[in-house]
Amino acid sequence: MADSQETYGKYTIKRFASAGAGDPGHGQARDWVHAVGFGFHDEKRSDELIDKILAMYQADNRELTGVYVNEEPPPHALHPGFPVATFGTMANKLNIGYGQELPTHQITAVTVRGTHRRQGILRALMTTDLAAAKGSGFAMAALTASEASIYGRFGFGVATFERSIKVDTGRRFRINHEAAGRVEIADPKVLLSLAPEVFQQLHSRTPGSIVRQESYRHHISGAMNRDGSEDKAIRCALHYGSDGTVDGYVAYKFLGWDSKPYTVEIVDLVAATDSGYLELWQFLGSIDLVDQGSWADAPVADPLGWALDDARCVTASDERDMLWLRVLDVPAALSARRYGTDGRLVLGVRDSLGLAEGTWEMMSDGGAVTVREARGEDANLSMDVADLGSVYLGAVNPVTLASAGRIREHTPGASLAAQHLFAVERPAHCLTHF
Ligand SMILES: CC(=O)SCCNC(=O)CCNC(=O)[C@H](O)C(C)(C)COP(=O)(O)OP(=O)(O)OC[C@H]1O[C@@H](n2cnc3c(N)ncnc32)[C@H](O)[C@@H]1OP(=O)(O)O
Repeated sequence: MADSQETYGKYTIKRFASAGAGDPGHGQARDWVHAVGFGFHDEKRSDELIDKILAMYQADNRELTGVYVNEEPPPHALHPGFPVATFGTMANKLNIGYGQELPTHQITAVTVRGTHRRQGILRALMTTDLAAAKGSGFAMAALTASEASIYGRFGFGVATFERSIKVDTGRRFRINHEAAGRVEIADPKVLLSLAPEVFQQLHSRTPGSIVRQESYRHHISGAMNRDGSEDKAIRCALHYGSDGTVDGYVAYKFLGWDSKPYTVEIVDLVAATDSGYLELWQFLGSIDLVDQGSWADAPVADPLGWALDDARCVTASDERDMLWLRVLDVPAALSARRYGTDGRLVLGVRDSLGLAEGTWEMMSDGGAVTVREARGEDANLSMDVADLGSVYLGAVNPVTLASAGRIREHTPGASLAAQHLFAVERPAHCLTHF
């Protein structure tokens, strides 16, 4: 990636790669990370921690965009090398169902300093970036949102959900499952090398999953807390399949003797098999002196409740949007997918940014998929590109979006046909926050 810069009104927008200590551009990259922390109300980080973050960004191959004021700031204000806005990108593979993966342009670390907000900086960054991503061959962009009201206008739609659960692991907790493998405690540091391998196994079978960025293995292994220190509270259990290979793990923390009921909080739970998932929960339910497990990243379609004698051991709350998708190239995105059934649909797609606008015919026939522009033909369904992102992984029902007045059905039954087509083989779930 070559560094670039352009002028936007009274600002200069610069794009550059992460840079380590001693590399050219290190000061610029360090100020960028400070600015992101400022935007998300983090405590000021030490230079040592910033350098660790930059090293992880290098491993992710991130592109950093900073927006800088051209005029000299007033006395005592932050120096002009400190960006007033940040925008980060990287690329990873998204599982789009039936074993298919789509290289996806991920957008992260979006901040605009309060004193420069609502002057169109985000709009300028986003529109330029999405067009460039399409130009580089990406059919899909993705993000996770701090607020649900920001990104629909740029064509992003909610494609997966998550929820928080509390699980009563006391006397009522009994999972109807005969263990096929085994669970053993390990030093959490083994996750530094094991976690990406095990995650890859889960990723391969989970629609909606995005390959994780470098920071994950450091955080979940306890090697590096958000403040850079070692997290000594983390524990780890590994799941071994019947052939002895590690195919799951749980990283967890005991919340202390002041937490009532006594609780272990799941930091990360990754299981590449159905039985491994239930056996890791059997393990969590067997921890002595603990009455409850909590997990903030639980799937909405969770087999746990169905495997329990008493499904009311699980209390779910805060169901929320997780992965937002933005289709950049309709024929490329639709033809990359495999569909739940054979069929033909003509979709009219509106896109205020013009990237995906058009009428498109998609046809799935015995596993072969064809997509073509159908200019001038009548659409069976018309929708905004954000709604196409929502239905793409089968987690949002087009019938529901039609009821909400978002999708218009021109052929009776077309939204139900779309639901059957877009269905995937397992409920979509994304365990990667970025
Ligand atoms: C992917 C991620 O990183 S998610 C994290 C997003 N970042 C944050 O939440 C950090 C705190 N907030 C901020 O830094 C800023 O307020 C941002 C990034 C949300 C917005 O930046 P701004 O430069 O002020 O946005 P900009 O002026 O370009 O506005 C773009 C559009 O979004 C709208 N908008 C901006 N922020 C919000 C919001 N919080 N809620 C609803 N609409 C919003 C504007 O009204 C505008 O609409 P329009 O262009 O259709 O008229």
